[in-house]
Amino acid sequence: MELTLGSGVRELPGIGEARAARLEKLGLATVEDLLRYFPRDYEDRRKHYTIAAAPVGLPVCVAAMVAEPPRRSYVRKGLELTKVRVVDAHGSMEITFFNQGYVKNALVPGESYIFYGMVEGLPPRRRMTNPVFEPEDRPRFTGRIMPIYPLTAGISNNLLSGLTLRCAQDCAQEMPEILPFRVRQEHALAACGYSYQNIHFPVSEEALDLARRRLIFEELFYLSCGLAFLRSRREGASGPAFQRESLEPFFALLPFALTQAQQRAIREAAEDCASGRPMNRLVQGDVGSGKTMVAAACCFLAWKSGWQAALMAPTEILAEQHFRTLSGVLAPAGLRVGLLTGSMRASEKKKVRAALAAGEIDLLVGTHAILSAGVDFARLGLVITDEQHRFGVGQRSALAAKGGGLSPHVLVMSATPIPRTLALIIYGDLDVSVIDELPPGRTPVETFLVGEDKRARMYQFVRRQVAEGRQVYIVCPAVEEAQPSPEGVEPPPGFADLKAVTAYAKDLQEGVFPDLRVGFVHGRLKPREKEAAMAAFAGGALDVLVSTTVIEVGVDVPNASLIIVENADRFGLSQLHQLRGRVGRGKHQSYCVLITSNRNQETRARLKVLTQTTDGFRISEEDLKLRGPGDFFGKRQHGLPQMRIADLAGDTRLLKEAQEAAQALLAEDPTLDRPEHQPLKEQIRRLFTEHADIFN
Ligand SMILES: Nc1ncnc2c1ncn2[C@@H]1O[C@H](COP(=O)(O)OP(=O)(O)OP(=O)(O)O)[C@@H](O)[C@H]1O
Repeated sequence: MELTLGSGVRELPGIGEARAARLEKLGLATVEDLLRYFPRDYEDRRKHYTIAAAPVGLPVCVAAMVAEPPRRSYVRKGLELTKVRVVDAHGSMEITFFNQGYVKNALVPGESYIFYGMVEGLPPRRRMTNPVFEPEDRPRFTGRIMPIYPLTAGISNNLLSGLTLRCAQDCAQEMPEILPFRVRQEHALAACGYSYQNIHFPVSEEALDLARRRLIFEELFYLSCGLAFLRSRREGASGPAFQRESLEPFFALLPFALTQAQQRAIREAAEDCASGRPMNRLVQGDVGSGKTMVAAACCFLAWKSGWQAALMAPTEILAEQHFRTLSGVLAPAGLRVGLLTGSMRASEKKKVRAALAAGEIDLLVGTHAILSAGVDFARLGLVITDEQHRFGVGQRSALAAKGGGLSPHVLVMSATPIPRTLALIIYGDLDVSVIDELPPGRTPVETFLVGEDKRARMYQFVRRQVAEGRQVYIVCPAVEEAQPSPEGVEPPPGFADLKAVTAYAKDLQEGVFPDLRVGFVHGRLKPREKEAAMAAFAGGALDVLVSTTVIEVGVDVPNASLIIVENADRFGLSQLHQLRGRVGRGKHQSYCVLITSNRNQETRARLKVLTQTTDGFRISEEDLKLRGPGDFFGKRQHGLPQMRIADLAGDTRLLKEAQEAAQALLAEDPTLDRPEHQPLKEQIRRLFTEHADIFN
């Protein structure tokens, strides 16, 4: 049957219902999906040797004839061997297959095959184990550069390569060429069909390079064009124009002098707010760098110009904390600060809402529910949020409705410091301010990586800190002892050892620290219980707080001087850095102990980075190198299209080139309305699905 790009995978040979369902799991429903499913790596299977000449220890292809019927033997339950002797003009070789019984019938004596594998032993005792093989006269998977795909259970690389080979042969040339001819020419990019052919089955290394370059460029080019549209649309919108106020009265409210970096970020935001266009700015700073004060300054400016401000925190705990901090700083100037959280009594909420609508609250702090229906602002001019809750375009119009038609200024606070170049892309439609300086007088947190053998000493250390009047966090990765794993999913090794918060807190209180005050908090507690525990800790009524990562972002208890992270290997570096940032926020020397029983060299090397630096930007760069940017932001990447082949952190040169190309093209055809640019415009619309009105 003739295949087209739209053909379903069921039309491919060997694909029944079961396999189709598995392919579906990889997002592969059609021929086009398969062509867009890129290999994660390649294996060079081009080198052919005779049995005698094959080098030892390198994977190579050897053409040989099966000399005798394969012999199958059962060694024990679960272990079965199939052995076969093969020969060529120069020698012979014994091949062993483990648990591949089908081989006995697949290899026919007297027939020649190509075996791809590692040759061991010297002539005349040459051996090979578990090679890939296929008939010599019909080679498909040997004698070429083979793609290696990301797989799922029940889908082998051979199966998938068989499918992509067929699709590439039949349909690669049909892939639509969307890149404008001029762009391809100016940037020396390979044609579309050629690239899809060679990304799967490259005829040479050079061909693979050309294909990769084009496909990566293409992806980054669409991204750049889309971002440019988002930006230009914002530049056309109007926002509340704040007056250009002196900030001196604000500075006078503070018990400390702001750092240069804080002042710079405030100036940048103030400039945006006075511009008449809606601000959309990201403030990123390392843990403890004092981002909250930038938020406070903006609220002050809004108030001075007669606008209301709203600050949304990711959790109730943080909302309460911000409420305390911000009213502490701003109330003395006359600003009326209100708090609205889900766990407040209905009557209290009603009062706050009424005051807000009457314009009697200048700054409302709460969780993101404060922007829900039923909460009406008299004159909303500024919204401060965190990166997880930043707004999509749709929500922006809801915001504008609350702002009386004008799009309020938006300030986004990020707790994850990432390299600026990357931030500009990932948060593409935001301007970025970086706070790259810590308030003076902070001593870096001393960090240790220890094994289980140091547990007793670590507990002694906890006692010493508490004896000195300090407080201690102990962070564990999971809530319940051993959760039943979801169907068919293997629990990760050592799962049962994961320190579970509730049980662990109880053990600590009863067995280890009967004389200390131990509390716990985790995400499954009721908000009221969570707050009670946090408030007890913040108020000094607890010595030790056992917790999950609910304390990760933003919690500020300056008296805490030690944080212990159990099963530290389960956390990403940036996350550990965030956790560590919960201590070292006051004047006391602080410590972070990462404990793990994992002896894997790589894991330990990764964790070691934390003992060597306290620079969040450096740590996030390491994290990026190790885990790629996808992990950072979850799968969503804030509504930006998912990258299939480009690596935002690694392909920076091509990214720059693609950005320049996008700028040049948009300078000529700013709305992409020329007929030859229609496919491009369509493509951008498809990729930026979450920004439905990208071209409005
Ligand atoms: N310029 C400054 N001088 C001295 N202390 C400061 C300064 N700016 C902020 N602080 C204090 O430093 C602590 C951390 O500030 P803040 O909570 O704003 O940090 P943050 O950047 O939000 O960090 P995190 O992301 O870790 O929550 C607070 O106790 C705050 O009062």
